[in-house]
Amino acid sequence: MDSFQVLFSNFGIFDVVDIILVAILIYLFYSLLRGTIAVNILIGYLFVYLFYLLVKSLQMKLLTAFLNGFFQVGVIALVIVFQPEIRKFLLMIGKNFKLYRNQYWFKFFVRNEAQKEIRYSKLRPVLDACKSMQETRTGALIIFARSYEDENFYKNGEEMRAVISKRLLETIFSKNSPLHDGAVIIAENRVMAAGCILPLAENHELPLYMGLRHRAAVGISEVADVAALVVSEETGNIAYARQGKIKTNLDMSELEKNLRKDWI
Ligand SMILES: Nc1ncnc2c1ncn2[C@@H]1O[C@H](COP(=O)(O)OP(=O)(O)OP(=O)(O)O)[C@@H](O)[C@H]1O
Repeated sequence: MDSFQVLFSNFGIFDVVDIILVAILIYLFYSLLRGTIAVNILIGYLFVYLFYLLVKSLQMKLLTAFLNGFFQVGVIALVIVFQPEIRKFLLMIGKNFKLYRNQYWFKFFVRNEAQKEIRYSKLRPVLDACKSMQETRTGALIIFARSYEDENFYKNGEEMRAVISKRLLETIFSKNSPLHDGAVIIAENRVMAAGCILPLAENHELPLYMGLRHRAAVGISEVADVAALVVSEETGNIAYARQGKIKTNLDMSELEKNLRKDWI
């Protein structure tokens, strides 16, 4: 009982906060890894760590030194292996920061209202193009990014830097166009590129009916701070992916609402 009291005599409110924060961090990281192959790597790593603790407690010096070296390099290896998850994790923190964006003081200090007006004017032709492609069952995948230069995930298509227009988008995605396969990237108020091949989603919980176009939309939204819009060639339905989550069957006003919230 005495040792119990000694142990908890220095235990203060900050220790409680400390434990809660670590628990939240572990939970958030776990929810990012859940359902991905990275979980297997983490479990393997934990087993090796338990083995390390065992040989250390048995005072097996050579093996302890060997495993110690492995863990020192292992931290760097883990950062490399979990690079996409760490990126997603930081994006998630950024997303929560985004909650403050609608508050008056944030807009006053951080957001440029003039830029917002320009972006809003660029949204109209995209929405009109989506409506028309929905009617004609033309498959489309459009990515809305804040910046084109900072990302490498989609810089593999045909660079265009063209003014956004309904007819341009319809032309790109029309079946006879050489650029209709892949995604269009809209950034910096321009159609920056077309025919881009995107990373596919790692999320195994996506319904089976979702093909590659939808998986590419979810995939890019998992790894980059973008919104992805899909017009289904099969059904004409509109889907919208953001931060690894996809909303399906949106009507035009819901699509506009989402884009205004995330992109403008
Ligand atoms: N990695 C990728 N990046 C960008 N676009 C892709 C990628 N993979 C496939 N696509 C696009 O998706 C098209 C194939 O779509 P698929 O039919 O598999 O998807 P879907 O999700 O079922 O969509 P739809 O409802 O339109 O058929 C390809 O022709 C290509 O344009």
